[in-house]
Amino acid sequence: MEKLVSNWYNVRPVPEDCIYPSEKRPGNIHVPKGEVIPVIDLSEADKGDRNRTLVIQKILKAAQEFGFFQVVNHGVSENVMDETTSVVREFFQMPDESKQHLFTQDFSSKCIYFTSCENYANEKVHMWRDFLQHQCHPLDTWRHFWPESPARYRDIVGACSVGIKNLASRILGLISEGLSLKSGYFDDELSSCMVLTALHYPPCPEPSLALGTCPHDDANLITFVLQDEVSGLQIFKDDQWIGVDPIPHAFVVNVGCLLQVISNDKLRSVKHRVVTNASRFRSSSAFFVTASEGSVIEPAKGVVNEHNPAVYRPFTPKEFCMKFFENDADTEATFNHFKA
Ligand SMILES: O=C(O)CCC(=O)C(=O)O
Ligand SMILES: [Fe+2]
Repeated sequence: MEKLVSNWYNVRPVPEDCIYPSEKRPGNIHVPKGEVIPVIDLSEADKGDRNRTLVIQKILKAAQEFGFFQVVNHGVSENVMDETTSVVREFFQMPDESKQHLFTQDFSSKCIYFTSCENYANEKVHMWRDFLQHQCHPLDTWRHFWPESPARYRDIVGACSVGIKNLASRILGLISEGLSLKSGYFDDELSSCMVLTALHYPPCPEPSLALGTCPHDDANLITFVLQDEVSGLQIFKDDQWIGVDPIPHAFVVNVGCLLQVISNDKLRSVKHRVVTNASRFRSSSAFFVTASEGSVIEPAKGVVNEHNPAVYRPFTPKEFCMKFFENDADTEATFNHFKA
């Protein structure tokens, strides 16, 4: 467990294997206050057809321009959100002895406590983060693999998972309406899986050299991030990094690669990263909603026509993930492989 960042993060200088090459380094971690990621009040969608249409337009515009938006008044209880953040934090703060049985490099495990990412053994530079990862939908199938302590972990993360899965169906429903797809398009196997990666980012003595999460796109359908009050998440837009400022009780929602494909490039998966900071721990819980391994992903028939031909050929999420991994998470190369 000595690999865990939590066990050595106070060292100086920063270890060589956590220093990114100059072109990938964050340098100045403070980004200019410029564009702001759209914040969408989801309760407006229940206030009549006109308001619902406006919300759909806002979601589509944000998903096209930023690949990201934040949602407030989304129906997931504030108490469940606060408790999830606090129980996740508690998990990472428990002594090693209580978590040792979950620490593994075997990525076929049902519950994984590890550091950096799956590619640890082969990656050139390690990320400044530890994480806990497990499936969370359907709850009854996966819950018994989750940590038993803190004692309230399963109840709280269970409640949060159910809330987010419902929220995901609602947002995907609005997106399918906005794209003129048939109602329920994303239900069933296109959104039947959900994985939680709970992330713990210890402070870093040299934030300009290391990264909490290196620049990447999400390879799933759509992601919901519950971040605490410490900033660090940034997206890359128009050649610059923009901060995703923490808003109390908001979820950050981002378009994954599969949703980009299904929308035939109308909605965009956007590169993002997490910078570290010198004094504070940051924690976030990323819920990755995605399609079942064997389902077929392709530009939806409803978005393709003679003026807008399919950009991608059909493939399975399993093929996509394998290619993504093979390409060292290079999204462009992976997308190119699946071009029609
Ligand atoms: O920590 C965060 O806020 C986001 C992490 C992330 O982008 C990811 O794990 O895919
Ligand atoms: Fe991500």
